[in-house]
Amino acid sequence: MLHLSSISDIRQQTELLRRQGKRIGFVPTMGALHEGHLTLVRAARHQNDITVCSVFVNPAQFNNPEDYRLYPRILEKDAQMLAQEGCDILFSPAAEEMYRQTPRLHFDFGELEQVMEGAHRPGHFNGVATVVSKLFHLVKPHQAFFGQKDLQQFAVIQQLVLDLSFDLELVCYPIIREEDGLAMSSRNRRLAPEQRAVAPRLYQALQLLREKLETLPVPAAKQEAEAFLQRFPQIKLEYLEVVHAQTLQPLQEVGQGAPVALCLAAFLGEVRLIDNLLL
Ligand SMILES: Nc1ncnc2c1ncn2[C@@H]1O[C@H](COP(=O)(O)OP(=O)(O)OP(=O)(O)O)[C@@H](O)[C@H]1O
Ligand SMILES: CC(C)(CO)[C@@H](O)C(=O)[O-]
Ligand code: BAL
Repeated sequence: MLHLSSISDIRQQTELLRRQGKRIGFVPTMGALHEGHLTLVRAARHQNDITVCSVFVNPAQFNNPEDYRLYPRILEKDAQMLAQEGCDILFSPAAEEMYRQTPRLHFDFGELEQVMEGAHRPGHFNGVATVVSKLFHLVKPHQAFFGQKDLQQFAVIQQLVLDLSFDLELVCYPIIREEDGLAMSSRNRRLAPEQRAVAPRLYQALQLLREKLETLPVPAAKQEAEAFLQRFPQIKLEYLEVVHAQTLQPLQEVGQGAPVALCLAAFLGEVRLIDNLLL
């Protein structure tokens, strides 16, 4: 596996590969890789000639400096795992390389970014759109792979690709979970044992909400799921929403043919986790 960290090197490599007619599959990540990421890498490999994975903890998308400082960074282990999976190129630039000056781009994703992650993490999607645009320019992928765990991020990136006419296909993969149901996430590494023990309750709350929506109106079903989570004092729910799975706007009722997503964000101590369930 080729391990590159400079913009000029990745640009040169992908230009060469494109000239050779190779299809490039790309998996952007922030590292501390787990089975969720590796599933995306396998899918990229399966459908392309060359697989590129980036590992970059993007300062521009963190609204909380402590979250950025404490984000797990285990690049050598990541590189080993990627090599084992048959990834061809790892791109892991330093922040100073990616941002030779403070980024000044301003994106407007309208109502898509006014709810959930966008509402609770000011500037987050601007930072995501900035780095993903830069990465797409550098890697020049035919296909780019993302996880459903970041459902709103995927919707924002779909909008970005349309708005900037990126010539690539976006692929969204289902959420990979631990055996007890907890959605895999790099931030799970930061959970203390007692927080890890209670973390599967988040997915259970989404499952309960799904069940309650079969018989109750949205507000009453949400109340039941919120009451369930209140039984666990380590969990501080930030939001629990029933939304349209594409527009991400809150739904007052379900069962009208619209695709539905149940989404939540919660703190366990200082660690903020998200999860969702598509109906
Ligand atoms: N459990 C999972 N199943 C499927 N895809 C996932 C999963 N976790 C992350 N991904 C996807 O992997 C890509 C890289 O995500 P990222 O590196 O932020 O990992 P992460 O585990 O989501 O970390 P965190 O949520 O702690 O930031 C994203 O497209 C994300 O949606
Ligand atoms: C897409 C991404 C790699 C951009 O930094 C990040 O938001 C992520 O890991 O989901
Ligand atoms: N996986 C989403 C990246 C973030 O939380 O910043």
